[in-house]
This record gives sequence, structure tokens and C-alpha cells, in this order.
Amino acid sequence: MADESQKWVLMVTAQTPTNIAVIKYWGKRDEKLILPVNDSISVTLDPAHLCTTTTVSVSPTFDQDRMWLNGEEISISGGRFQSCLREIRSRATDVDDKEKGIKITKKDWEKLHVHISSYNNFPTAAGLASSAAGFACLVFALGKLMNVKEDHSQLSAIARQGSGSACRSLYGGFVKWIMGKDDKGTDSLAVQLADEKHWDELVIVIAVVSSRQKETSSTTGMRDTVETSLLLQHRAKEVVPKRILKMEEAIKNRDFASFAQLTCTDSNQFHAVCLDTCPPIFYMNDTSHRQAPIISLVEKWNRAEGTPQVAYTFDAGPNAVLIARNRETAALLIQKLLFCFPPNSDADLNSFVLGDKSILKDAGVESPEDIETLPPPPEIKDPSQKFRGDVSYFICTRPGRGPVVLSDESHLLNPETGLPK
Ligand SMILES: Nc1ncnc2c1ncn2[C@@H]1O[C@H](COP(=O)(O)OP(=O)(O)OP(=O)(O)O)[C@@H](O)[C@H]1O
Ligand SMILES: C[C@@](O)(CCOP(=O)(O)OP(=O)(O)O)CC(=O)O
Repeated sequence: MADESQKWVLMVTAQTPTNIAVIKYWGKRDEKLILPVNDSISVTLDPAHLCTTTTVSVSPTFDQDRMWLNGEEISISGGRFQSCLREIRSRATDVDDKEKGIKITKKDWEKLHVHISSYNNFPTAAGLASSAAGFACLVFALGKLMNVKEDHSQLSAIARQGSGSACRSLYGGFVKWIMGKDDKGTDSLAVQLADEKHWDELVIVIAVVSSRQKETSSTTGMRDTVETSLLLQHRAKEVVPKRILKMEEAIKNRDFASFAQLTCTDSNQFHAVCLDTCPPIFYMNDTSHRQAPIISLVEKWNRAEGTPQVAYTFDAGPNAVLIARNRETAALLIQKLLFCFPPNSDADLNSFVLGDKSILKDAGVESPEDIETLPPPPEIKDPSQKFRGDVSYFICTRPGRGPVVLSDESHLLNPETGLPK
């Protein structure tokens, strides 16, 4: 190893997407290893709009492992961070950076400490899968720093131990988390079903109804469900295995009708098992104002068209994720959503619709005044009833790529000191 007196700092910065499950993971058969009770399938969201950026660094001058999240130092003594660090360290190999004159052997990694800085470009712990992007990015970046030779699937089995849904963020496009059979979890990992280009017509609109941290975390919620819900057992054994096969077919054939039907039904069943939990968990707890009108609008619209135009899915929080079959439909969807959920009068459009704003242009909405002149959607009963201000903002996005390494300019840590910039 380089002489301890040397002051070098070596670092890697990576960017990793979040994902939204269309067949949900809910329930663990092993809490520590994070082994699920069923397979799940997700769509990776474009990191241009929602992503985690993480810099990991190593130096002989660091005396302990430290991490900063969104600029604040956080403790990484918890089991999940420690599992990821331990698993990655045990797979570290020799590093020989000729340019910087740094040599690290496999053995050195056991003694060296790391500094980590991570930034989510969206609210943390608000039901937008920050833990998924976060742990995937941590494991991916550490794997690069430590010259780990494992492929993305093997890395996904490590990220899984940080947060289950994180394993699916190791790939872009459409991803399956195979639950596996092994008690040690070696075969519980993610595989890519198709990349993001396979079905690039899809447009995803997220209605963020609250950025407040949620009341029941996914981890505690699913623990209670496993302990108390009989419906979950039926779901895991009888329902999901068949749905997974159908969803794989739907994705392979770009069959939107089947994709949408499976996505909506599975989201609804996930919330049904939450309700079947003792005490019941209400993630869609604001039914009169936000989730119910969105579900009813989509259901009525799909029925009127005779074939699904849009799919909806809700995770462990009240945010709605809507998947439109193509850009044309997405423009109509945005018109309908803006009519029902206009911004407060002082909001500017730029901060009300985030992500791919070109959809707004397609929808003919270029100013807040345009929202006021939108025609009432035929699906709603009472056009005078609007839910102004109930949606904090919308994010327009699409299926996106998997993790990438970023250039040196993106480092979140000072290259000389290894401390946050
Ligand atoms: N960038 C990050 N790097 C590492 N860990 C992160 C990062 N962002 C979030 N986390 C971890 O994830 C936790 C938040 O996870 P939680 O499951 O509560 O919310 P969420 O993932 O945003 O929502 P959900 O899982 O319901 O979609 C944080 O407390 C932190 O431990
Ligand atoms: C509803 C979900 O989003 C649940 C995600 O749960 P987490 O992956 O956040 O839970 P832990 O494994 O305990 O960290 C559905 C899904 O993403 O499949």
C-alpha cells in the first residue's frame, strides 16, 4: 500500500436512478438479509429527472467511515449501511492508479476507511424511493472505487441488503427482482427484462401530493403485514407468480393494455394487503381529495376509450404515479390533471411541472392562465369542483438508464481533503 504518510485521496462519483414497482414487493421472509416473499417488477425512472448522486472516496488519512446525505452528516452504524459496506469490502480487489501513483492491494481495503457524500435531487423519505436510488448508488460507486469485479446482478444482491427495492435500481429499463430460494440470499437479485429503449414511448407523470415524511415506513409496514395479513400469503403464493409471468409478456410485447391492467390491479392489491394488516395501514389516506379522483378519472377514461390509455400505481405514500401509453396520451393526461389539480394562484408553472416540460407544450399549456382555460375532462362529475393546491407539483419523466460513473467535475467531496465541498 502507499505509505501511510501519503496524503492521497481517491474518489469515484456515480449517478443512479430510482424505480417504480409495477408488481410490488411487500413482505420479507428474512428481515436481516432482506429476502422478499415474492418476485417484483419495476420500471427505472429517467435519472435526468430523479436520481441520486454519490461520491465515495478513500484515503489513508481517513480515521473512520463517514457519510453525508444532502449535506448533513448521518450515522452509518446501522445494520443496512454496515451490511453493504462489509459485502463490498470483502469483494474489493487490487487498485493500481498509475496516473495518480496510487496502489491499493486487496488486503489494504480491510484497514482503509471511506468518506461518502450523497445527494438526492428529489425529496428524501417521501415515497419517491430515495432509499432505492440511494443504496443502489452507494453499492455501485463503492464497487467502482474498490475495483469489485462482480456484475450488476451480483451488486444488486448487495444493494438489496440496504433496501429491498434498491436492487432493482442497478439496471435501466424494465427490471425483475427474483425472490430466490437460497436462505443466504445469493439468488435473490435483480435482472434486466428489457432496456429503456425497448419501450421508449411510455411517459410517466408523478403527482407529488406531499413531500412530508410518511407516517409508516415501508420496513415497519411490511413487517406488520407479514405478521398479520392472511391476504398477503394468498397474494405471494397464488397471485403474484401468475402476474409476474403476464407482466413479463406484456413488457416483451409492449402490450400496453395488459401492462396497464396488471399495474393498476397490483397497486390496488398492495393497498388491500396494507388494509388487511393489523393495525391497518392507510397509505392512500386522503381518498376524498387526491387519490380517489385520480383513480376514478383514469378508470373512467380507460373505459370510455375501450382500451387503457393510462396506468396508475401508488407506493407506500400518497403520491400517484401515472404511466401514459405515449406522448399524445401524456399531453391529454396532463391537461386533465392540471384542470383538476391547478396550482395555487401564486405558483409559477416552472416549479409546478418538473422534469420533461416539453409535455406541457404538447398540452398547449405555457402559462398558469392556460390552465384556467382548459376544458373540463368528461370523466369528472362536477367541473366546478377543483382540488386547487392539493398536488404540490408534477414530475414528467420516462423509463431511464441504469447507474453510470460521472466525471471528476461532479465530485461531491473535495479531492484534496475528502470532506464535503
Ligand atoms: N442518497 C442516499 N444514500 C444512501 N441512503 C439513502 C439515500 N437517500 C435515502 N437513503 C436512506 O433511505 C432512507 C429513506 O428511506 P424510506 O424508505 O424511508 O423512504 P423512501 O425510500 O424515500 O420512500 P419509499 O421507500 O416509500 O419509496 C433514509 O433515511 C436513508 O437511510
Ligand atoms: C411499496 C414499495 O415501494 C416497497 C418498497 O420497500 P423498501 O424497499 O423501501 O423496503 P425495505 O426493503 O424495508 O427498505 C414497493 C416496491 O418498491 O416494490
